[in-house]
Amino acid sequence: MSSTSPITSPNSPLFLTHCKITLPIQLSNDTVPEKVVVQKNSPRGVHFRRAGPRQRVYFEPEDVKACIVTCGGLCPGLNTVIRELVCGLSHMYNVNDVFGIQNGYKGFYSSNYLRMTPKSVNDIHKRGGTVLGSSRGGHDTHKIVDNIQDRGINQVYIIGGDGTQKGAYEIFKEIRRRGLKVAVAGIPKTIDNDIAVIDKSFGFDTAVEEAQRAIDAAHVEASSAENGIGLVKLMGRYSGFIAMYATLASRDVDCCLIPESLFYLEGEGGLFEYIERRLKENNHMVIVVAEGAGQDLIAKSIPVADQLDASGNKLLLDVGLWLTHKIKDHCKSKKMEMTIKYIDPTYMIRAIPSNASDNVYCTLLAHSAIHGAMAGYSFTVGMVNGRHAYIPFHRVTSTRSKVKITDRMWARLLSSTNQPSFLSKEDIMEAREAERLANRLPVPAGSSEHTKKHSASVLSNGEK
Ligand SMILES: Nc1ncnc2c1ncn2[C@@H]1O[C@H](COP(=O)(O)OP(=O)(O)OP(=O)(O)O)[C@@H](O)[C@H]1O
Ligand SMILES: O=P(O)(O)OC[C@H]1O[C@](O)(CO)[C@@H](O)[C@@H]1O
Ligand SMILES: [Mg+2]
Repeated sequence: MSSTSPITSPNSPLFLTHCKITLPIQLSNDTVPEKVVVQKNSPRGVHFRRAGPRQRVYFEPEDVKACIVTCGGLCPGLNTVIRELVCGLSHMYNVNDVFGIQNGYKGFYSSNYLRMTPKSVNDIHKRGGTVLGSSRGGHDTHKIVDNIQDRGINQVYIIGGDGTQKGAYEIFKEIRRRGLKVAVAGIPKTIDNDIAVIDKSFGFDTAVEEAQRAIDAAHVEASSAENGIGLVKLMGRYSGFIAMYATLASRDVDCCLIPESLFYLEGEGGLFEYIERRLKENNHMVIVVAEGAGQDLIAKSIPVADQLDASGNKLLLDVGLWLTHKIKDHCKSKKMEMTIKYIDPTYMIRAIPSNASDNVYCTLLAHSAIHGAMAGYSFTVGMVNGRHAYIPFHRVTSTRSKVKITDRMWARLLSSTNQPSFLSKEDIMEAREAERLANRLPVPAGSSEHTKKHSASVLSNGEK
């Protein structure tokens, strides 16, 4: 355990002189609120510890033995985070014992650890994928912690999505149970952007940008044909953030379908009716569909048993292909001439290197993770309302972030595409009520629930 004395000056923040670099100290009682928009008189809500260098550093640099692992699907920016962890540990804290775990969690107990130096990672941020390799499945908490213990590792940096963070939490609990002095730092990664609490996961911006190329191609194909339809499938297993943001960014999209918003094909207000109208008005249209959308509809028309991947995630049926056939069949039945081009850029949008803004984000996340681990904390790091924070594992693993179809972002999308909402008034009320209950918000004044409650309390007061 060590502490370093700060150099202070009256008009500047505290500074800490670790090793080679002078770092402004983060005051340990600074917090970041989970919610910045709150209702009058509502509770103060959850606050997280603000990330940054600490005045007291728990580990002596020469005692640190760190390791880095990447798990789950690929995402732009993985190599940037790896690079900045290795370089940041060395340049900021003079830590030089850093190892890479190969091919995800199973690499802790089934592969050799790779020694990593600033020189060996110098150029990796220019490449997509992960130089360490990744995998699904293979999380064996006991075997992993046995290996951490046997090899004397005392800082574990774990980069991955919601499943990976659950795994990190299990490792942390086992480490705590054994009383080991090991810091576990989770760095959330997933282009689906479905990790709870944090503003955005790294690689998301890059993925949305790359998706534009597929949408542009779909638009060119569609607008160059008579009654042309361009259909683009984007990633998003449970959450349609990529599809929503790619649609909003493009402005060429006429309809965006996501898992959170159930849709239907036939009848009034259905997708087919909208397609017919749009083709009549504009002679072409572009549809963006998130891979997790419409799975209930496909299951009804193609009954197949659920299949799971090695991590237990449900394998999805190809909504893009299914929708292409359904639209073709419908137009044929209506004797409508049309051309449909289906573009599936799924792996192209996640296999590329991160763009400039994601590169900066990855660097800052890696630095925040290093400062927290050096201070002896275990956490998931992330940006919360624009500030980096150390978030307890259970906060990010207990729920998943989803597009709120009653919120203003989805309303903006609907107004931008002019597509049907596929929702009745009752559906909207139900979704709002579910959201209110989930967030334990008061019944809004003027709502029928509020009026009912209010008159009930007036009545009971009157009876007294
Ligand atoms: N509940 C859990 N407990 C322990 N380990 C888990 C759990 N869920 C998943 N894991 C492990 O985490 C790793 C990654 O999980 P998964 O394949 O679900 O990807 P992910 O981290 O969610 O990333 P993404 O969904 O963005 O691709 C796997 O090795 C898996 O075994
Ligand atoms: O084919 P893989 O590698 O299992 O990854 C596919 C999944 O990974 C993700 O990108 C992230 O969870 C999903 O959108 C997608 O369903
Ligand atoms: Mg996941």
